[in-house]
Amino acid sequence: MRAKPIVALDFSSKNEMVQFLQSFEEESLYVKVGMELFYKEGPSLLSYVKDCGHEIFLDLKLHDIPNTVYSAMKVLAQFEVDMVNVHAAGGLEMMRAAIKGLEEGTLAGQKRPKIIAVTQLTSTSEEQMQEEQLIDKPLKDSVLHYAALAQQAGLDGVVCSALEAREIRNRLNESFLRVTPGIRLAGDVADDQKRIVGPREANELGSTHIVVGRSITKAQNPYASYKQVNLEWEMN
Ligand SMILES: O=C(O)c1cc(=O)[nH]c(=O)n1[C@@H]1O[C@H](COP(=O)(O)O)[C@@H](O)[C@H]1O
Repeated sequence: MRAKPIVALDFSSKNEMVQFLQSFEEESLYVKVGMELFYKEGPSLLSYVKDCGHEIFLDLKLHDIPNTVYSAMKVLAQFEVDMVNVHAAGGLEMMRAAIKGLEEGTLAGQKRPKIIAVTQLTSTSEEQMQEEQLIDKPLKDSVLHYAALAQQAGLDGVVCSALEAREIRNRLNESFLRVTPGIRLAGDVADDQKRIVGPREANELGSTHIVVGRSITKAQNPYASYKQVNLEWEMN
């Protein structure tokens, strides 16, 4: 069965988030809690979201020296979320340390959260990458390289744009997750995203998960937009 679209809860407070989730009382969602909400509200917010019956991707994008990431992951493991992430640019040793921390921190009888690595942010264009990161290659090569590194480290998958999903699936194994933000419904503005794709196209291109924020959260009718995303994502 196809994974539910992951709804990015990019709100500035718990109150705003609660208001948003009220329209989804009958649904069990897969949501993403990112830095803004987590830094504002802390871990208790995660318990609230779990008690509502939703799955959680805790998106804190760790990127630091291996020992710091190891220790931080040990703490994150105790929140019993479903997925966490790091930046692949932190390197092989850092990604291995992240898994070690996660495994050691996971409470007995609990499942270790999935762990994925951000390759090149979907807000990065090829020109930006080449000029600002001094990577003298096509963006796709950089994404594929990071994906291979993440797999070598033992991670469960990567965050990339749907535009790179098919090649990752072909080069690595089918079960390696391809979690793709930068999703927009037709007619929605790109905002700060550079590599954007529609839900149906993401499905055709081989995403295993899509992450959708503003196309749902800023819509006039977020519930209707969620249903539209779901419909398109589940086509084919
Ligand atoms: O790790 C992420 O979730 C992430 C990685 C990435 O490359 N691009 C990206 O947009 N995201 C997140 O996905 C969400 C996308 O939001 P929208 O652009 O509003 O749909 C945001 O919460 C971002 O933090």
